[in-house]
Amino acid sequence: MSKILVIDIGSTSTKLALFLDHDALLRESVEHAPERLSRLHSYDEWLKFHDEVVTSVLHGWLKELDGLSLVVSRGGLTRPVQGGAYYVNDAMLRDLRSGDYGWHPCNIGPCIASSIADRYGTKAIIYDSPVSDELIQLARFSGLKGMERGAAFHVLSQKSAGRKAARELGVPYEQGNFIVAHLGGGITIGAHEKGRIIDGTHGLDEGPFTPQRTGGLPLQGVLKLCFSGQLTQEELGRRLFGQGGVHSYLGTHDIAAIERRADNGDEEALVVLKAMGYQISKDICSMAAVLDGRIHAVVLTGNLCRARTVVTEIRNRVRFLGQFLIFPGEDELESLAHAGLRIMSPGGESVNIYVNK
Ligand SMILES: Nc1ncnc2c1ncn2[C@@H]1O[C@H](COP(=O)(O)OP(=O)(O)OP(=O)(O)O)[C@@H](O)[C@H]1O
Ligand SMILES: CCCC(=O)O
Repeated sequence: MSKILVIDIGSTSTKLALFLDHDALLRESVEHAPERLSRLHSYDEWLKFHDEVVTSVLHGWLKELDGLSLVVSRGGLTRPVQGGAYYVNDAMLRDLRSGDYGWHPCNIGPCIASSIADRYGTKAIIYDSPVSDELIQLARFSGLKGMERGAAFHVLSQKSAGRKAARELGVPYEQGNFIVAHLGGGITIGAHEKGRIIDGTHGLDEGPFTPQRTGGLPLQGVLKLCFSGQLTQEELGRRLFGQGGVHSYLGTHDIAAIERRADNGDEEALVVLKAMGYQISKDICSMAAVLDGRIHAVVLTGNLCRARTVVTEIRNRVRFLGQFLIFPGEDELESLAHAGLRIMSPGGESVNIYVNK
């Protein structure tokens, strides 16, 4: 029997589970208060914060962790890689810590996974990294020579939702075309063609505004902000990626609370939620062009799918595209655990070695 610990550090939460083969024996999801996250600055501060969260959860699981076989973490922002499994090694940890390929709280997960694996005398891996790059050539053009577009998506969540939609429609995922939007603290929207994400909105650089991030912005405004002399690069990064989007308009990324405000007649709260749905809809429609209009379904997933106002706005605007499926929440923990199982099975999936550029 395989005992696999799974770690998924997202932008607003830390999720953990201990799997015995296919089944989750223990599971915990810890939501983080926006005010707490806004006090974290350096990689080490983020690491200390998440390490304490993970340690306190695992403290209650000590007996069950005995005989741990493998630790599987969601990957972080490294150089582009292929899909599938990679060992967490020093080269990967160096790139995640440096932030050379971008900063996201998921950069912390592999580091914590690696130290737990060391403690239990086993290995740590990541699977289907957010920077798994399957983009087609045309998708790589940004419009400025020397600045190439890249992949940074909720790959695990999007592919798992794409597979669920395919099952529901009776189409093999590897033969279908789907537009999949992961709606969470971050939002990414991918064009899935025959099992590959051939284009999509980059989680940090582009796309709709999210509970915490600005998404794409008017360029002239950004230029002015950069050279205003009022903000350091770190402060600007924080404003765009941690305190942007809904947070910048309403001072919080707690969307359930904002929906309650909207339900109680707060017009400002309502219009911000609708505007987020409006922007998501525009990017969903742009992926229809990527797929030449040949789509089996538009699929929504992630915890933000529980926001009725946002989902209604999207449904009304994109339903002309055809089938519209919603899978609230995400299956990232299951996807990681099942990948670990495939790797541990005799003659199973192989694990790649990450190397620096
Ligand atoms: N019941 C709910 N109603 C409305 N919104 C909700 C609900 N539950 C969670 N959310 C919102 O969903 C978002 C978090 O989604 P999710 O847990 O999928 O993201 P995450 O894993 O923290 O971040 P990411 O995966 O983007 O890095 C938050 O903005 C939260 O306010
Ligand atoms: C970087 C991919 C994940 C996210 O956008 O949150």
